[in-house]
Amino acid sequence: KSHGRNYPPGPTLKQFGNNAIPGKPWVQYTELAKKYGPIMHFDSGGGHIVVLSTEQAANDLFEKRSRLYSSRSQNPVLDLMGWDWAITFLPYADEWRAQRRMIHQGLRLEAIKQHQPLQLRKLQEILQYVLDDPSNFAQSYRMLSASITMQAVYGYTVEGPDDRFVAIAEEAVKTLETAVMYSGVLASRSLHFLRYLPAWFPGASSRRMAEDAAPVVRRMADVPFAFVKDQIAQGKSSACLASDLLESHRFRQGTEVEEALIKHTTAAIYGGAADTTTSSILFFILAMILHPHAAKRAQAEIDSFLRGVRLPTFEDRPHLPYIEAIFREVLRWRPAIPLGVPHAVIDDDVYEGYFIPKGTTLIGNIWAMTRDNNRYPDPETFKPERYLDTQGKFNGDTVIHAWGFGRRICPGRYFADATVWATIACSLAVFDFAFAKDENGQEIPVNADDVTDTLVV
Ligand code: HEM
Repeated sequence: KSHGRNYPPGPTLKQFGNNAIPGKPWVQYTELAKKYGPIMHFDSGGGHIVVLSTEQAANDLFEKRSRLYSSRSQNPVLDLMGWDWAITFLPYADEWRAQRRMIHQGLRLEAIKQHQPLQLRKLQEILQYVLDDPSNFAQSYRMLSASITMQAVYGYTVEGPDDRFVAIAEEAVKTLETAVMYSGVLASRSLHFLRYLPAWFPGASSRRMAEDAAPVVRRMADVPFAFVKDQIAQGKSSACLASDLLESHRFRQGTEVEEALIKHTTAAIYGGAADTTTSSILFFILAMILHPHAAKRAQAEIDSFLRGVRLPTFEDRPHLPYIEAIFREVLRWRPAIPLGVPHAVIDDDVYEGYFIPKGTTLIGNIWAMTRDNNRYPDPETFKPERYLDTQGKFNGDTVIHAWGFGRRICPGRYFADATVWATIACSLAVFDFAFAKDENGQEIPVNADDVTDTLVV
């Protein structure tokens, strides 16, 4: 109890500070939840934080009370950087709703088939890059999400690893790391525990750094959008989400406000898609290197079904249960954003007898949910078989915590699902995975725990 308010249990800031060691906050929160329970509270000094560690608690609040729990905390650093237009950081209000609707138009389940030929075509190009230069595999796979997204959203064909548009977008996305460092609202993977505390007002140097980022962030939205408009003006526009939105009925008037909305929505899609998809693909490769028996079993499944005649396609998906299981296990074993993107509650609330004040930042600890021992026995082990029934068929467990929660659940999830699945299936069909060797022919070891900090992002 604090000031007569029955907040959920949790450490005091002092205890927190003493225990904080540089590391992975998602692991630390998961450990703390064993002591304090699935609804854990602490006062960061700048605001209340509640960490939800079970699917039940996340469902109860983010799904069942979504009217209250779908906002985002204010972040002055992100605002200074000029990220205040991006859907991911918008409060639960009209601007967010309008952007969400547009993304839904292009990326909802029923619309997703139209992107499949593009996804497979780009994937084949990338597999060729990997084949030509296996030592550069990470960079090639990194290009995959960028080139699929740029094509689908802007009708723009990425030229290669040094592509200008990709460089602009990547430079902007990088500024988010600075934002995390100085405020902590985002859940990035490699940053220090205490940086997750909410915004303290930035001092002079961080303010300057944030302001320097603003033109970079603006370019990310402006440059590719200008390209689409130019293509349309020249009568050369290829089908893409931006041109669909520009031409669609509701936006024909072409007012500045409507255009800005489309520009911002399309830019945010790139931001949401790039690192998350790439991380998941690189974690898949890590899993295959560490678990060659799983790779062998997957390859046997593909060979016996396709007989080496062609690459897998989306129509084959129901016939490849072990690939399905690998896909799901990768997203469980290494969810790309282990603490999701924190939600904020817009009014005072009481849950399980605990008081949750208006404005509280709520972190859905995806890492903890994917480590639920009852649901996923031996959770740290990469074990695709957990998604199969006794006959070796997919067991129908479609829950993927990695997408986040409620009305904020990742709107790109069907798109990401298709890209990551196809990459897994096609890569297994054509490659073997092994440890890299040093100059003496010795395998270079990979640490599956450290990799969260070093492999990606
Ligand atoms: C494996 C890949 C991906 C993962 C694991 C992932 C995960 C997430 C998570 C955890 C959130 C926050 C959900 C919440 O607030 O509870 C999110 C939001 C978002 N994602 Fe994804 N994502 C992935 C790929 C994509 C792709 C491919 C796109 C676009 C094509 C995308 C677009 C977005 C957007 C726009 C948001 C913000 C939604 C909002 O705030 O309302 N994501 N994603």
